[in-house]
Amino acid sequence: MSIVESPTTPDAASIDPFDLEFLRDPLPHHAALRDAGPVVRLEKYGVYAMARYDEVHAALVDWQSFQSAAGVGLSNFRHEKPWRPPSVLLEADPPRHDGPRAVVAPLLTTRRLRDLEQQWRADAATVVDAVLDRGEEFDAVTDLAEVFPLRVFPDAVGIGKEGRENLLPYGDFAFNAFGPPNELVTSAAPHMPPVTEWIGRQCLRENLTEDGFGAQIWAAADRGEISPEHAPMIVRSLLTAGVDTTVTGIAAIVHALAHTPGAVARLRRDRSLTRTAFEEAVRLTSPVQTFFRTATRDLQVGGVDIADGEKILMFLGSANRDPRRWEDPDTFDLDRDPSGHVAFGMGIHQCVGQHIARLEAICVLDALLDRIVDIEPAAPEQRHLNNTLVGWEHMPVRVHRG
Ligand code: HEM
Ligand SMILES: C=Cc1ccc(C(=O)O)cc1
Repeated sequence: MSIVESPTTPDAASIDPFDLEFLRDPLPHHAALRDAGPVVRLEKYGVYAMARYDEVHAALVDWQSFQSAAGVGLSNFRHEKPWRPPSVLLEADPPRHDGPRAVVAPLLTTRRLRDLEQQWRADAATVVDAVLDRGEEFDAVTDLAEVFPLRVFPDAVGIGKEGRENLLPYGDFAFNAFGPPNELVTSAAPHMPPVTEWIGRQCLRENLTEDGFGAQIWAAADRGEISPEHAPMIVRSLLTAGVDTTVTGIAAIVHALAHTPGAVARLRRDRSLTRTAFEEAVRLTSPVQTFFRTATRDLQVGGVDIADGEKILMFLGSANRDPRRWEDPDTFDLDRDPSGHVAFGMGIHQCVGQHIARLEAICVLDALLDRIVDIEPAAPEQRHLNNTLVGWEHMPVRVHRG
């Protein structure tokens, strides 16, 4: 069976989405992939790339044809051993996925987070005050975006106080591990055993406080809603997905405000826009840029044949800037309706922690809007490179207190 190649610009098929130069500045490569066709076969890895909104959205909502259980990274669990036991959420399809999802989703709804909101708003005020007390210039990443999630989220899960410095490196490695074993993986791997061991210990019932998300997951096991061996796995999911992503989520809204003159003033005049501002920020800078799926049967997408078992790379970040779906896609536009973006995925695996992410970002954003009248870049920013996530190492900004 010949694989009919989609009409592709000569360079699109040779794109390496895990090359450090690509990761440093993905936008031109996304445009080349989108323009090359609805599906492009990437020669280096022998996988299919979908960079347009329509194809990414269609794959996300069709878990029967595009499965997660063979892994959502480059590694194909049908033939390869995963680096860690597969997630019972992210790397599972129905029916295996159903129980864990039904347990964790109700814990993380906006209604359930209301009790957290008051505390998180106070924490955000404390963190922002401490930053601004040191002056009008600061690093939005190391002084703010990395500080707030680590202050509020581990306590919400209910893990111990010791060793929390392992959370960011663990998440960074896990997101790198969705890609090929490039230097981002091989340079970190030797340091991971004690980190992975620490993460595993935090998921055990005896190491969790009785009032956090972790304890509530174990209580669901006591009620027979999930098997006991799945309880620590679900806690592990929260610790893997819930930190590095929100750091970029917060950094993304600060970045958008600093690079959009008038945005702070607009939001100070109309606080009802803060939720839209966060959604638009993660549309523009999708913290999770890519995920794979595996074809469960011989498929044809956009005229391209994809055989059963083949890996498909969905470019979420590119789909969120596809001019076929978004007008003036590269602009942060508070008058846009960003709903439908795929920064949190779509369908049965859509981010179960999105309300946590949203609440964290809104708390920080409101604390800033209460205290500043403007923000601007203070020096060039520095990207953080990861096979799956976008983010920054440093983002120097200058604020005006009014
Ligand atoms: C800005 C922050 C975040 C972004 C951009 C993000 C993005 C995503 C995306 C794209 C997916 C879909 C994965 C797929 O379709 O294969 C997902 C799933 C998931 N996220 Fe998030 N996430 C964020 C924050 C969080 C937080 C704070 C938590 C934990 C409280 C979390 C926990 C999860 C879990 C457990 C899944 C798997 C859900 C399932 O497979 O049913 N995420 N996230
Ligand atoms: C969106 C990222 C993500 C990473 C890991 C997991 C998991 O370990 O279940 C879930 C979501």
